[in-house]
Amino acid sequence: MDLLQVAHLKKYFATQKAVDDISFSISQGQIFGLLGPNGAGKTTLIRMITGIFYPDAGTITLDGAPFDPVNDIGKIGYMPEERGLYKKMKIGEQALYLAQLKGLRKKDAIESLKTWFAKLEMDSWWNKKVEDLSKGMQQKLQFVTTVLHQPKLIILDEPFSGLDPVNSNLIKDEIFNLAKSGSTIIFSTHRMEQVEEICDHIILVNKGQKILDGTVQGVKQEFKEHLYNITFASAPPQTEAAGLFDIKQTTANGLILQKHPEVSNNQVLSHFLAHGASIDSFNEILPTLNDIFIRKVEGTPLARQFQTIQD
Ligand SMILES: Nc1ncnc2c1ncn2[C@@H]1O[C@H](COP(=O)(O)OP(=O)(O)OP(=O)(O)O)[C@@H](O)[C@H]1O
Repeated sequence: MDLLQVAHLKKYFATQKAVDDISFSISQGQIFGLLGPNGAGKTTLIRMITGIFYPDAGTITLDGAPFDPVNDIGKIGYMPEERGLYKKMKIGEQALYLAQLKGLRKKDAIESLKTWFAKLEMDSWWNKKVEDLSKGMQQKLQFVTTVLHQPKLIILDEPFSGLDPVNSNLIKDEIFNLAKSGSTIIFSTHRMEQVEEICDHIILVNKGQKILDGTVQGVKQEFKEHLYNITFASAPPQTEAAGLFDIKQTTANGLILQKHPEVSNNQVLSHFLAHGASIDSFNEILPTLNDIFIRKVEGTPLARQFQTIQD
């Protein structure tokens, strides 16, 4: 079942088509990567999905009904990139206050906070002030206040920025747990290796338009270049490619080759075996999401230029 459907969403500012007819859907329990270069339109899209901006056109369907920015607030947890905590307020009080704003009763909020504080090793923080916390510690607190009310849709903008590897793993595990227990997660970041690790499905947005949509594996398959790494027990055999592949690189104990698309793996392996080679390994080299991102966005100016909008 789709938890969120976005159809033909548009948001135009005076000089910018920030979001220009974007559609996508996200199934319940999915971890969904919203990717794009600076100025692509990601924040504007998120602001419409969270009810901060009204769309100029298009529809948003949340949990099977038209999105209602006022009454659906409890269904969404949003951790924006610019964090918004009150510096002078005590951490426990602040978390409690934010939880109650999202509709939790005080008793339930305290119980849930205690569980989360224990899970993320924050037990001793309750009476400290936000200003006493490091950037990474504030990040953890913000994460807890985002997910505390068990929202159906959790939107995380760069959730790992400022976190050390141990704390990143802690939060990553919790993201997986939340998805496993049925929450749907939108994850926005510029860090492609995290997307490969975490997301099931991605879209890539550029200049307000969606330019890629698919599963991480599907997208990698779509952009594959039929490159393979083959290694041998001894030096690579001196053999011609015989119209089966091109040799792209010779490595210490093998070759990187580009197979002609119609040629099967068996044909390549048989070719080497016929030349007396002893094969150690044969692996396809798929492009990284980083390569794909750069390939799709390359050629567009680094900074989005301002437009004159007629319609
Ligand atoms: N309130 C606004 N008024 C006018 N233009 C805006 C406003 N908000 C965003 N824009 C423009 O809309 C475009 C998309 O901006 P947006 O913040 O959505 O991008 P982004 O993908 O989130 O970028 P980043 O990765 O840098 O955060 C930009 O060209 C920006 O100048």
